[in-house]
Amino acid sequence: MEVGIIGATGYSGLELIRLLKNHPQVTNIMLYSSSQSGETINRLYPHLQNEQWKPLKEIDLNKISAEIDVMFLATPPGVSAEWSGPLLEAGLSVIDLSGDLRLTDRGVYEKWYKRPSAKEGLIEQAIYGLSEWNKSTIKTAKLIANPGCFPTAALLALIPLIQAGAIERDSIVIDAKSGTSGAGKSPTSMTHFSETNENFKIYQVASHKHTPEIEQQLAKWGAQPPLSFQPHLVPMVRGIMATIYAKAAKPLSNEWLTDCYNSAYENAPFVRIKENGTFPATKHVFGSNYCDIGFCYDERTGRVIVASVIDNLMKGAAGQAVQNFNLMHGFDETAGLEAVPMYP
Ligand SMILES: NC(=O)C1=CN([C@@H]2O[C@H](COP(=O)(O)OP(=O)(O)OC[C@H]3O[C@@H](n4cnc5c(N)ncnc54)[C@H](OP(=O)(O)O)[C@@H]3O)[C@@H](O)[C@H]2O)C=CC1
Ligand SMILES: CC(=O)N[C@@H](CCC(=O)OP(=O)(O)O)C(=O)O
Repeated sequence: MEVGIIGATGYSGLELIRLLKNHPQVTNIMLYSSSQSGETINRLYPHLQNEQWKPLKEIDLNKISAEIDVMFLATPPGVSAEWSGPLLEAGLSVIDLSGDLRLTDRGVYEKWYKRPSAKEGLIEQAIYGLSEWNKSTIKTAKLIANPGCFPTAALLALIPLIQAGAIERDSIVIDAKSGTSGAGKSPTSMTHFSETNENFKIYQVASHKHTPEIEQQLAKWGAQPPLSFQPHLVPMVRGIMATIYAKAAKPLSNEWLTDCYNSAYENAPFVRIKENGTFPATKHVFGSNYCDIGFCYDERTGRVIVASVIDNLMKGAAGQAVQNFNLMHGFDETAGLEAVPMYP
């Protein structure tokens, strides 16, 4: 299968290159750039030095449709709103890593992203690509809205509890931390070394765009918005931890929680449930497509505490995009994603 990446020179695009290069069913990868066509990716990024790459191509719809079958869009907000429609009309499947097509209500998108939403009709065609929970619709999809990094960590932890009626549906607090690669390759006053090293910051207080995405998805399982979602920036490059607190709807136990999570994810190759009251750390999933989940019922407060970790560039972006690519095309769900985490 021949695939393309728009945004190949960004952090998620580079991660897609790393994964698709080793994918058994991918025969050709075309790289497109809006700003550096003619350059070669291995000159821009020396870690790819030994690979043979054709020059980055300009984004020309007439040529693209003859070159590839599937396009990954690893681009900032606004790009897939513009390009997904024409790419679909040209007969390609599209996997969009941005947030452009995740929110079904255009007004909600415009409020939280502070920019015009994609055209009516396009969003309706997009399937939300949370691989573990939307498998049957992903399998027949032509257009995937790949979930955000924080929503992936939060939803995988929360859906089993909500589905089982285990928590008060209006009591959810998601306290999340991310490494700096979540902000992409362009340095800013928020992310540059002097600002992040030996520092720990709260940001976008009560206003992060992933809040409505998490609320929209959890509402499908019966949760009641609003919920509290709060991100923080920590001095590491990769990784997300979402620590989640919710009031139990009935007396629970750690054994009950273990059964609940194990049965929800018994057929999920990338979700690993922690045992015996142990908890995950971001290094347990570094460079891999795993989401590790640990939990505890705090009898004293009647709250459930869940910790969910992912690598933001993998399960939070490129890894889940490849998992969805596999599901869409009937490939083994783990194809190209078998690497175990790097440690330490
Ligand atoms: N980083 C992360 O952990 C995650 C990111 N995402 C989402 O994935 C998308 C990409 O993120 P990330 O890789 O971090 O971003 P980066 O900023 O690292 O890279 C984005 C790339 O998009 C390309 N681009 C910029 N403007 C345009 C344009 N107008 N038209 C076409 N291409 C353009 C650029 O490549 P060029 O100049 O060569 O065209 C650039 O390299 C974003 O929407 C992000 O929110 C989702 C989950 C996690
Ligand atoms: C550390 C950091 O800045 N992380 C980014 C991650 C969000 C992201 O990648 O957003 P979409 O996938 O929804 O576009 C942020 O908080 O905005």
